[in-house]
Amino acid sequence: MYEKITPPAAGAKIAFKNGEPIVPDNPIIPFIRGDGTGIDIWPATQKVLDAAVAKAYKGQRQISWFKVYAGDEACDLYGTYQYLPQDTLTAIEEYGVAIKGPLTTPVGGGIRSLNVALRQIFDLYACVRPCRYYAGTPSPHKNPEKLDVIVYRENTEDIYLGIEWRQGSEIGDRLIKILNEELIPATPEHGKKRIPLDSGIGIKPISKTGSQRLVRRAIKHALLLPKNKQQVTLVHKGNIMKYTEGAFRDWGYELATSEFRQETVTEQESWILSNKEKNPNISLEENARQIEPGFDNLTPDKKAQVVKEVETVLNTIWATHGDGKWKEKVLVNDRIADSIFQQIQTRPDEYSILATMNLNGDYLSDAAAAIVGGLGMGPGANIGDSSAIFEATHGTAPKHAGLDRINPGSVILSGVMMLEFLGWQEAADLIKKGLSDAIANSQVTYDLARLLEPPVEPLKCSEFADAIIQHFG
Ligand SMILES: NC(=O)C1=CN([C@@H]2O[C@H](COP(=O)(O)OP(=O)(O)OC[C@H]3O[C@@H](n4cnc5c(N)ncnc54)[C@H](OP(=O)(O)O)[C@@H]3O)[C@@H](O)[C@H]2O)C=CC1
Ligand SMILES: O=C(O)CCC(=O)C(=O)O
Ligand SMILES: [Mg+2]
Repeated sequence: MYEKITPPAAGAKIAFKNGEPIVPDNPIIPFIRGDGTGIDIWPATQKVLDAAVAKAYKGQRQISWFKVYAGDEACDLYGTYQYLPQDTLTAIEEYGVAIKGPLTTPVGGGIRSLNVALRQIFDLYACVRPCRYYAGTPSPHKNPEKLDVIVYRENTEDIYLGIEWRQGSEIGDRLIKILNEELIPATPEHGKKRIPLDSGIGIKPISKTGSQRLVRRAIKHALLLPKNKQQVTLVHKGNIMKYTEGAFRDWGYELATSEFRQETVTEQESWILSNKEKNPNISLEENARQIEPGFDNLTPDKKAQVVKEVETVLNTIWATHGDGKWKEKVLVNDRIADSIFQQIQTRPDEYSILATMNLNGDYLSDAAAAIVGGLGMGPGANIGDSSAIFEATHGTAPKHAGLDRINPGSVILSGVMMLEFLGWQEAADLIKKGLSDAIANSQVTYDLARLLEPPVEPLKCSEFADAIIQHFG
């Protein structure tokens, strides 16, 4: 079955039923060490995970690690250009849950991203990246503890589908010609716009199915959070990209108000309900005026439409959501992407789950990680209905590779997410405690040490792992 690797003799497979993992006490878990700093981070992570599982379950549970290959290490073993061997895909398919270090992607030409390929091959459509603050972590932000968000990033489509043509390529030029001469002129709203002839071309598909399955998972997650964090914000640039990013927003609201009608309230609905609660005799028109800026300047048709929306909301959900009941529901709102970047800095505590398309989520998860201490503190999970791969938000940080200095925190915390996904909460909690206490004790790697005042002598990557284990208690 495998060409160059052998699964561990002991251990059993994790199965999936209705999207949930069924976990034996000795699961076999494939891991990819990763390129660049993967060489430092992975051994540190494995040591911490094993120590936590051993302490929490005293031999009743343990992970059987299965080393699989991708990136540079795979080429060394399998040969030139064998960046993602079939063995690796077979192992992840068979064992369901895997964890990985970062993998290099060249800019401009060369191979396409192996990280993205894994997400697409296994249809890991939700990239879940929590950004929360651990006490004592130095941050460029004044109140980093106020940020506690989870970026829920659509992980399979958008420009990451990689459908693009180089400037000057035969197909690219043909496409531009067809667009300029046939398709754009046939769409009156485009007027005299034309694509410059020396353009590269990329395609940005955003599907209803892809958007809604991501938002569905985000809402289900929100329902498990404490009441004050039960909120999903749809992040988009729909003012500019109306039929892709704007559609993502509309499909998100559509899903929330159909599949989760009893559990959710949209921000606009909350305003309408609250207007009526404050003034039970408020007219539909006055209610519409209060929720729609510039209502009085709208055309009669548009005014009638807003009034109709108010009427529909009151008719359909007043009984179930009115009289303050909406405050117990998951709040679904939306924010334009550029605005959310400043909102997470200026009003961090007003946000919880940020549901995004692929590119926006990529940017936003690095930015949010920076607020709570940097990329060394940014874990993540790629989740599908029949498999999951855990990995940090950051990349291979090549300038730090092999120096035993990089912060392993984000891959260790990705391991914590994996343990929680397996239902091994006791082991996950030990690591969170160990990491919190090490940081609070100023036992940190270079990235955090340089921000601390007064500065402290940094720990090595491997020493930080040891410090976490010592602080298990
Ligand atoms: N999922 C994946 O595997 C990903 C892979 N990549 C790939 O990684 C390669 C390098 O990308 P690059 O743009 O340099 O981005 P990286 O995320 O690899 O690194 C950028 C900077 O972030 C900081 N950083 C990264 N990781 C850590 C960490 N563990 N602890 C502390 N600080 C950290 C370092 O900053 P400083 O030097 O200031 O301390 C580093 O120089 C590219 O090929 C890219 O495609 C990128 C993202 C994700
Ligand atoms: O695959 C890559 O090289 C980059 C991916 C990335 O930036 C991410 O997933 O956040
Ligand atoms: Mg990224």
